[in-house]
Amino acid sequence: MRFRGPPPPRILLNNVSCMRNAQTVLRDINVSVHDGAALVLTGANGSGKTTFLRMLAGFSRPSAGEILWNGHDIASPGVYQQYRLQLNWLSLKDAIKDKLTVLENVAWFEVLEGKSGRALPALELMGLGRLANEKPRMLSMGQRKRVQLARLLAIDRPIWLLDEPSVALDDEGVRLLEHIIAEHRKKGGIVFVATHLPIKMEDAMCLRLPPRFPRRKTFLDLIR
Ligand SMILES: Nc1ncnc2c1ncn2[C@@H]1O[C@H](COP(=O)(O)OP(=O)(O)OP(=O)(O)O)[C@@H](O)[C@H]1O
Repeated sequence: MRFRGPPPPRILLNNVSCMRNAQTVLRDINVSVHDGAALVLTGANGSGKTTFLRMLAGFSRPSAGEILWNGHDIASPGVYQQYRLQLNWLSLKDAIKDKLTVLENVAWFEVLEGKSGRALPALELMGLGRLANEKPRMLSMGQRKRVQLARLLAIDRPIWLLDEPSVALDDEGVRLLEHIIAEHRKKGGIVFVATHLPIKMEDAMCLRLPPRFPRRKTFLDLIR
């Protein structure tokens, strides 16, 4: 009689290191991520959080180790084509086009995905329904971030890579962010979040990246 073991992780980082500018930024990272899981990346400025997300997105290659998706190295050409269609990337650059309306700025991503009908409900959930037909110059910083979150919902891919998703959001915006992350995970979605600000996520794994250089005295130490 054969016993089934636990399912293999959806994403596995196996002794991964990453160099930037000829210097090692990330060293020997090992992480297993299953469906429905969340990994929160924290650490000082420059510790490598964005680098970690870029590597998961396939924009930077590990200098050592491997990143496996469903047991396959994401760097393999055939695998990467499929893997990248699983990813939804929210970065500090919002890629909002000034000439399009707020709604078109979400719907445009949806059309690229071959989907339709999700953009307006997503904007409404983010509290931007009444601004849907306005130009983005009408938007505040926090509202622009909400447009990015609406895109996550409209595109609806399983693996979310979120770089500082709560920056500029008010309290209600952060609660909405926490809500959509929780709902996404309930459906089996995976969430990676790089953040300096606390975001409530049940049973999230946390990886605190060490500072890259020995700490030097800063202006704050001098005035204390
Ligand atoms: N394009 C680049 N070329 C070379 N080195 C880079 C590049 N971008 C970032 N780095 C270096 O990689 C290191 C990690 O940067 P990264 O942006 O991943 O840090 P972070 O933890 O996201 O920082 P922050 O909290 O400030 O957003 C930094 O020391 C930075 O100088």
